[in-house]
Amino acid sequence: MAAQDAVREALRDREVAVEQAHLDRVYRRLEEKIHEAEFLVDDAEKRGQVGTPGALAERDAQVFQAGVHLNRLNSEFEDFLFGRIDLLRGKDGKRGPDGAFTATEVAEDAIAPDGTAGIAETLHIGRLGVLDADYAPLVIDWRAPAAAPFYRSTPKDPGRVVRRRVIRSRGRRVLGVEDDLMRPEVEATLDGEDLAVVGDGALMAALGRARSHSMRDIVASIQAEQDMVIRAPAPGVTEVTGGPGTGKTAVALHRAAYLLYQDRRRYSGGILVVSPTPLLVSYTEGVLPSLGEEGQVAIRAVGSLVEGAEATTYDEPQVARVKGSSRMLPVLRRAARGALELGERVPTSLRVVAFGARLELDGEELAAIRHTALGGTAPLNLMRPRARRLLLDALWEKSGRGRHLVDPELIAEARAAFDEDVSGEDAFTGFLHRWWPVLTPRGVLATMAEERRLGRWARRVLAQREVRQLARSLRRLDAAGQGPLSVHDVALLDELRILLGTPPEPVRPREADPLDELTGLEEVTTYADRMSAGRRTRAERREQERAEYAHVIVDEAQDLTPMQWRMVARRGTSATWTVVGDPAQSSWADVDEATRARDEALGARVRRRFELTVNYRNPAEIAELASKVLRLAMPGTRPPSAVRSTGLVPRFEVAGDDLGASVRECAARLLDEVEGTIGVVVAMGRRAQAREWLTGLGERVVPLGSLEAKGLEYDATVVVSPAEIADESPAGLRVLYVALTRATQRLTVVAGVRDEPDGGGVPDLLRE
Ligand SMILES: Nc1ncnc2c1ncn2[C@@H]1O[C@H](COP(=O)(O)OP(=O)(O)OP(=O)(O)O)[C@@H](O)[C@H]1O
Repeated sequence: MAAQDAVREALRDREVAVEQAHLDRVYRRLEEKIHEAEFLVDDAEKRGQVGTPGALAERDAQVFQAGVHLNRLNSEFEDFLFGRIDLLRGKDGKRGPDGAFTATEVAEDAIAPDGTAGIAETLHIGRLGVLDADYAPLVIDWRAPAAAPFYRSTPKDPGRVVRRRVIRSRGRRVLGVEDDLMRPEVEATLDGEDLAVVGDGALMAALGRARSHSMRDIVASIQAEQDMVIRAPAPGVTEVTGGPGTGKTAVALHRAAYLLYQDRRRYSGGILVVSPTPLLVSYTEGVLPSLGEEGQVAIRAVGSLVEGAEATTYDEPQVARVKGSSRMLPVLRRAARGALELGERVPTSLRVVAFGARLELDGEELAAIRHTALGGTAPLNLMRPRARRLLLDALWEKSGRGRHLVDPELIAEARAAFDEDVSGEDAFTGFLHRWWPVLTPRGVLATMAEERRLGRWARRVLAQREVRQLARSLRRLDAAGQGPLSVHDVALLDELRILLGTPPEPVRPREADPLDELTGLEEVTTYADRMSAGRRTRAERREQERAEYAHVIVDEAQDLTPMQWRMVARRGTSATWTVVGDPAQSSWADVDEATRARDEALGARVRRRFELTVNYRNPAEIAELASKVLRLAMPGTRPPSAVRSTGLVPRFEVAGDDLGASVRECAARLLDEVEGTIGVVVAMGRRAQAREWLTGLGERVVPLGSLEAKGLEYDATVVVSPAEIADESPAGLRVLYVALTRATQRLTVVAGVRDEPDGGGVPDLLRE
């Protein structure tokens, strides 16, 4: 046995040395490229901005490329090079732009009748493509077509791949290699030697690692079914479903990086990733920079999609259900119009002096004018000029000045002078300001906090009880609508923004940029801009100003309410879409209503559907427990199959009189049992309490409300009182399913009184 181990170790060391030699070559080449880039940047600085615009633009484009390269190369990638495939000879001898052979099928005579074959091509896969001085590929970018077999090849359908190798490195040092043999039946040789096979597969090694507070990229171990989604063609809608832990979020983010690689020009229009919570945003934010992509992808929580509105609170389930429903549409429409007539300061008559004569419009006349002005579909703030015009018409009529004139030119002149005279008067402008005020979304939302008024606006749409709850929830806001917003308020604000319209702002002149014409890339400005520290803030500002994106990715799409679908749809009216989700994890009660809203948002775009079927997060023991809840929550739904098992069955604890103490004890114990993070999931109503229970346990322990746990994962989780979580909302069982599927290693369930635990502490809901 020992001798066998020694042989294996020697083989491993030899193969690590082989990869180290390659990595050294890659770094030597990168250094050369860095020197070239530095030289270009230096040279450009010395020469300053002299030359014709055309020459400047050309030089700028070169320096830009060099600068981008430099930045990316200098940012230390932990595993710049992570993969390798050894391939049989293909059907034809054609090479693609990355220098690799393009054939996917094996040449008929590549394998000799006795089963032996020579490796015809070896490709190394990494985060960026690198060519050697003779344009031969040293590293293939993971997104390039030539890299696809690294992800797609399986023993069942190997293509040209004989051996797939994952290379683990840190900085410039290769630490290890893990091989998968795709064609075990072929006796392959490389440079006359047998092809070595090392380790027991890279995926398991990746899955077993401890979790931190941020997600890692999966670029070295993307699986074939995931790769199909990542590289799916862009047009229309790519819809992905899959159970917990199947990699939907990971795949969505890698797809963003792939789309940028594949068509940077198009997607420089921006990619928006909509995420359910700020926690999930910060958990996933690091993935794209680790793939060398940032700046063009905005990851936003659904409660932060409207500029200047950052949701900090959650509504109670029954209020959330009202606010998210499309029944809010007529209510908001009426509220927007109704808000025009609110307040003690709305004048009931208009008195002005025109050319020395006193003119007056009384309440009735004003009401009629308002009625006419409102007879259109334009946003309210944009109807203001029309209302002003109608007021002037009425005053002109009253003044009688046009009556004894016949010549149309004279009438027009007199009218223009009249309008100028009246509208210059403080009495008129002051009146207009109060009678047709510029409304803000927040201001209108705040007016809905008054129950009687809201009741009027919501007549025949909302029940009295719903009106009461909705009005009460909006009392967090002051009269101007300032105050803490809930996640669901934000979609209402966005709807009001459209109903009210933004009064036109003066147009800001845009900076002249010769490169815009040359490359069509908006982010490329002048050399000085690009290399200056101000570049990032400019990019950020531009991104904030962006109202529309070229591609929209919706994560946890099952949770979007109808009102949220409308809000997201506005940001991608001409975008292509990727929508990922799992109906079984939906925390939204009215599934049919949400489906209709989603169909409306996605419109007639072509849809491409994919399903992910393997759970990479939960060990089989945890997945099995969770599937009991799945059966209750969504009978008939097949859970994804867990890819590994740890032998650690979930633990059940019955809380004593002091629930907090029991939970704290469980969390403390887990601190010794796992290396990484511990999530403690409680019902939303217990969030504040949970924070107190866990104070002092350190950063590795995170208290979470059940809705906040969406999309996240921890080495270990404590799920506190399943019954409380399930009873908290109409979608409670699905929310519980989410809570039970967050752990990568260990799960402890703490049962409270409501859980009716059996002798083994197993809550009623989790028994067969
Ligand atoms: N091919 C892979 N190689 C290594 N790890 C993977 C792979 N696919 C997924 N994972 C890991 O599995 C975990 C779950 O992935 P992810 O969060 O993307 O799943 P999800 O489908 O979005 O889950 P949920 O629906 O529960 O939010 C993550 O830790 C991810 O890194």
